[in-house]
Amino acid sequence: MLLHFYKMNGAGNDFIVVDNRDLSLSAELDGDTIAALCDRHRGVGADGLLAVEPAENGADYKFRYYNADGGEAEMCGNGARCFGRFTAHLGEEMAERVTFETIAGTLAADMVGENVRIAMSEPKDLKLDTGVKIEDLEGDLHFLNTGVPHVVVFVDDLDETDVVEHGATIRFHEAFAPAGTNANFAKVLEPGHIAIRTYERGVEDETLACGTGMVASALIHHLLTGAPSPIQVDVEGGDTLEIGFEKTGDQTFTNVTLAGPADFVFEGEIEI
Ligand SMILES: N[C@@H](CCC[C@H](N)C(=O)O)C(=O)O
Repeated sequence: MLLHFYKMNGAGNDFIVVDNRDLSLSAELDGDTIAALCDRHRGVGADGLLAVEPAENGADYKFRYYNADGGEAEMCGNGARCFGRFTAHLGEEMAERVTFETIAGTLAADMVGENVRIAMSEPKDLKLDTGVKIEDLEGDLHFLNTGVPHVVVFVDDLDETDVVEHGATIRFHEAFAPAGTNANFAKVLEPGHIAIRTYERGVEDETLACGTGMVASALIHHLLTGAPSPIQVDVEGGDTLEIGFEKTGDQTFTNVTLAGPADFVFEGEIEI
């Protein structure tokens, strides 16, 4: 069959987007097909695939996200902004806000000029200093699930950090099995402003940006230094995104938001 798709990116994290509101694509979009579509040499090429499906519990849509390896993930922050921008255009008039069900909970996307701001689910499973040590990597490994699992390590020299080697070691470390984890390497530029690089589970490589990783890194930066909301995060793709939050306790958060770009690139058709 011929698949109609859209290509979008959020801060350089790139996605194939398909409209599956009538569920006619569900049988076709198996893990192997998604991995073939995301292949950068033989397919469209992307870090993941987003599918728009009908909501089941009262939101506007259901959000499905698949990593480049074809496996489904609970959430994707940059993908959520692209999903928000895409679905905002599906009605007769452009919507200012859309809501969607993800495995990590129901989220909202607000169109804010050029940017999309996501109201994220409440982070969970925080562990400051997990005690896990990685050879040749200085710095404590902190853990936070911001929809998907993340390790955050603060380093002195982000450019010199071997993100792929250390990232893969952390991603497959037995301490985070069986789900595994994404791995973020962060540097404080000034209080309230950090830069990060991320190794993504399911892509098994460094990506140009990771939204849930930015949120995890910003919240851990706050917990370690007291830097107030909002926190600015620079990513490898060259953008700076903004993370907002409110505290509900010493180590608990609510009203966590992620604001940044979500851009259409092209649309096309491909035989699957
Ligand atoms: N790029 C994403 C995260 C996508 C899911 C992740 N690779 C996982 O499997 O946990 C983001 O922007 O948050």
